[in-house]
Amino acid sequence: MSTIKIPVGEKKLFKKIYAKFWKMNEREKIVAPHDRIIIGFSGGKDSFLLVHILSVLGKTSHFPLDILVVHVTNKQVGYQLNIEDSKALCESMGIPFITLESEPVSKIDIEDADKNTTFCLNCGKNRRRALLEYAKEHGYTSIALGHHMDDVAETLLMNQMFCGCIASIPAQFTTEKYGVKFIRPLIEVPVVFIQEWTKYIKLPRLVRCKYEKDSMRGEVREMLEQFKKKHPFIIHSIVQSPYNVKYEYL
Ligand SMILES: Nc1ncnc2c1ncn2[C@@H]1O[C@H](COP(=O)(O)OP(=O)(O)OP(=O)(O)O)[C@@H](O)[C@H]1O
Repeated sequence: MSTIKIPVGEKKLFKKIYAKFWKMNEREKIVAPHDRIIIGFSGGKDSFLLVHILSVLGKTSHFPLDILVVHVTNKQVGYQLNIEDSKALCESMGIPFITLESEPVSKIDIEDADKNTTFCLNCGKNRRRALLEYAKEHGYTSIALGHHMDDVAETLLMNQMFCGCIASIPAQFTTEKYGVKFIRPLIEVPVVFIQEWTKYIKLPRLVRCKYEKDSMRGEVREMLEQFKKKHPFIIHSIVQSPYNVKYEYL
């Protein structure tokens, strides 16, 4: 895969996306100069944008960063990434790329896969553990994930609908056990911007997880997609809701 050429129109859009990241970082301080960051790379559009944003930031003289891109494999779920293309893509941005293998999900959870819950949760947990262990062992301070604004809305709704609580995914969160921080630089970027920006970019070939569409997240995502067609503002509205609690009506 040759070095990526980003079309001019996309450069403008990238500036807009970057400004959203920068503004959020000014407020939340999730990334600081000299941080050592692992980027969790699935191979999809969000991961790719994340690599691009942090590579641009790390190249500015006042914000040196030590970045490593990591893809975690799991043979059970059938997602497959073209490793060579991904490596070439990251290296074209001046960032090293490695893969790690996650622990398999236990047999009981595989049997439970039809119920769509335990398997996905455990697969995600094992993936995060693989990233955390590597980060701790090699002295990385943070793990960056490509969740965006629509993921925040999705998670908020999922928790309300299936768990009876109000919780989502924060911009940063430090794990007590590992002392490593998860960061989400795209948390204030709506997915439509990412879809638009990656429309013209040839991403590495990726076979997605076979359980992805059937998960609860998949169901909530589909529902939101339907609503968004008619009411594009609902994502902003959902994301704002925890900051606007009307206690007198609870
Ligand atoms: N196999 C993996 N290895 C490393 N990190 C991963 C992997 N899968 C997901 N991640 C990280 O977790 C984030 C959220 O995962 P999720 O499966 O929800 O991806 P997504 O929303 O489809 O994003 P993407 O467009 O990057 O695939 C990704 O953006 C990425 O940072």
